[in-house]
Amino acid sequence: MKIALIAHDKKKTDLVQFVTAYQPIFTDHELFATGTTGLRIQEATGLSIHRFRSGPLGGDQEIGALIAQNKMDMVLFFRDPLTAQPHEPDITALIRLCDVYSIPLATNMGTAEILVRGLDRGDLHWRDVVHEQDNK
Ligand SMILES: O=C(CO)COP(=O)(O)O
Repeated sequence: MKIALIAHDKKKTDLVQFVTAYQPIFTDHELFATGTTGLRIQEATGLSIHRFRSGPLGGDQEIGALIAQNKMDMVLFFRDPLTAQPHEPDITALIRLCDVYSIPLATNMGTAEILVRGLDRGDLHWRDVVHEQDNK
């Protein structure tokens, strides 16, 4: 599965710890991230991650574009709800596209935990079906 990892600055350490804790699961998947988040995770885990631009410079929109092309299967976005972001419209757009395309989205660690455990036990196999239909 293709998984996008994104965290606002005050949540980056949380996401790094989360990915570290679930590294055996993440290793089996294709990882994408916004610029700074991806760098932090790469440095901490050594995982291979395709990094886009930093969020405020368009990274959220790049990930949104993949969602619109049905090329992203899950988004883990550790948002900071207590800090104003200069690119708030991009964030809203990304979340909206997850809803448009029914892409599983976690905006906090509690939900992310459930999604990643579900991923591990095969709850996302329906995404393979979607991809198969896409290829017809
Ligand atoms: O701002 C972000 C998401 O909206 C994250 O971007 P960075 O990973 O580059 O900090």
